[in-house]
Amino acid sequence: MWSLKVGSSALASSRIYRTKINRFSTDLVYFSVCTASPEEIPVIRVPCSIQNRFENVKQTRGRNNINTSKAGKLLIQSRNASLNQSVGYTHAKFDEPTLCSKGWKHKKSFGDYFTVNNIKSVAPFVSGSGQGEDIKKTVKTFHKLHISSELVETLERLNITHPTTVQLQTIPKVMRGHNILCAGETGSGKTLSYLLPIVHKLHLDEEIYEEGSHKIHTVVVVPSRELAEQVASVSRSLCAPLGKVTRTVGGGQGVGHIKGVFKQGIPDILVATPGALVKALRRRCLDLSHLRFLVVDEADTMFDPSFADMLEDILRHTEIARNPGETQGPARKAQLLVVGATFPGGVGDVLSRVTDLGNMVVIKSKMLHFLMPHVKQTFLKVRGQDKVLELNHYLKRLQQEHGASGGNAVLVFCNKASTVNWLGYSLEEMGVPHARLQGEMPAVVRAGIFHRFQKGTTEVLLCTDVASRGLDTSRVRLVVNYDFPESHTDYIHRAGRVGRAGGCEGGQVLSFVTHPWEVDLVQKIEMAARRRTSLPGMESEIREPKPVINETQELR
Ligand SMILES: Nc1ncnc2c1ncn2[C@@H]1O[C@H](COP(=O)(O)OP(=O)(O)OP(=O)(O)O)[C@@H](O)[C@H]1O
Repeated sequence: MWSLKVGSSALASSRIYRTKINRFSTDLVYFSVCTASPEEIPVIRVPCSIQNRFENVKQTRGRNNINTSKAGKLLIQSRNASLNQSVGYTHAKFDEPTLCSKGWKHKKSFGDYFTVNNIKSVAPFVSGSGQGEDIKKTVKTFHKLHISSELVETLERLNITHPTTVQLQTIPKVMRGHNILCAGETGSGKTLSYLLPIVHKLHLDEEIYEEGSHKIHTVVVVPSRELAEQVASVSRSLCAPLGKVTRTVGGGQGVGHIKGVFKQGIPDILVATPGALVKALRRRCLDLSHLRFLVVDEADTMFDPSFADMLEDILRHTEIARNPGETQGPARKAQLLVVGATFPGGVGDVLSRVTDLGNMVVIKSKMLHFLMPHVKQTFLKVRGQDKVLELNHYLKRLQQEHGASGGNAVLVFCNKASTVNWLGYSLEEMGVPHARLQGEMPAVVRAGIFHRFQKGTTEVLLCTDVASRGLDTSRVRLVVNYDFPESHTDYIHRAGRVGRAGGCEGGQVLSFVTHPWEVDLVQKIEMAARRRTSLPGMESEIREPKPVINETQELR
């Protein structure tokens, strides 16, 4: 191997040397060494093109040296087999994993794809799987959570026998009167985790507290009419055997409708969208002075700027307990339960104005903001004009694989209402039966579409993100991101329509990736999948609430 000693006597006498350096064992590279006079330190000039080549060679070699694929199941399966990654492979801290989506901003990458395989058959939030195992040993059934036997029987009729991990953690805390911030994965059964203890406590305390019986005791605020109907239907099934009444009020139906709902009598549990609830409060149809539970579901949407003012208005009408002690006795105040699968920043700021954040219990799932390990997720780089054909192809394949036996429900997400309409016309021409759901539809048209989809009247639903939050889609087998979601939060919520507790197994997500800005998001998702970390930009979004500093403390 040739070596070069800069400034050595061998070089000192020379004007220009051409020398051969064997930088890498096989690559021979020429470069020039120039000295003005024998005394001066020689300057070595390496052309940029050669420097770049060295770098490329170095990177390629580095990459090839790391064999991320071993025998056994693959976590990442790529079109380029050298980029596959086994389930058993763990990247070292400073390893830079090579991504399948690395070159996806280049037009030559159209047609490329990779899959993040499901490495578990059961969701982590089902008790007894992975992280829930320890808890399951001690608490197994709803009986052990001290839920009344009438409610447990109702659950058993619904085929729900074991609490999920989020239910195991949340129910006892709500029973004890704490204000709760509950962050659990999509589909982990958060609705029951707040409804069960609420209905139980309403039932139990009925005999003790008679006063204020004509006033509302529980309000659940959710961001959409469809979600309000869904939560109300779960509540009705729990309340019916106990003779309690649940009603809903949703936006877009006018004040007359809202007044009509309350003329029938004050329900025990009201499920409302924020707009309708604010209208009801302003028209004095409703009095929250005896409220015992205020639930804010789908917190990320509810604390979003579009709803934040309404939410603050609602919170101003409510006296929230500052600690569990204040939820007891005749002068009791309301318990606040904030629930979601993702949380935006600033939740703490809003809540600190109405309650003592130091006394609020934060329940956070271990796998929050991780890709779901029990759902197969495929990313396909595809030209915009080819997306319809690809979609048609996948729908047909699903039909062939599962036949007419049912359970082929597909949710297709678009970013805009206009895309939903346009795609609908295209699928119509291809003879694909489907339904459409988007926020620009009039309330009357929208009402019932999702419900019919849940019941199985339609197998394919084209929708915007209006269907991505909270809606229970247990029969959905495939989620298609026809347009790639605009944020990781949206990806988590859309993907969360499959792999739900009690839902059909083998759910999959297919995402079409077209534009360069989408590639950035995909690369971060792939990196998180390879490193097995949570999705970036979301880790800090749930902060432990800071204790409120009162004025005297502040002065000191
Ligand atoms: N303990 C349980 N065992 C079996 N199935 C359950 C259990 N708890 C809830 N489920 C079912 O799981 C499904 C999802 O529940 P739910 O809609 O409450 O999830 P979620 O956590 O609120 O989801 P999202 O984040 O999407 O709002 C529902 O069909 C519900 O009936």
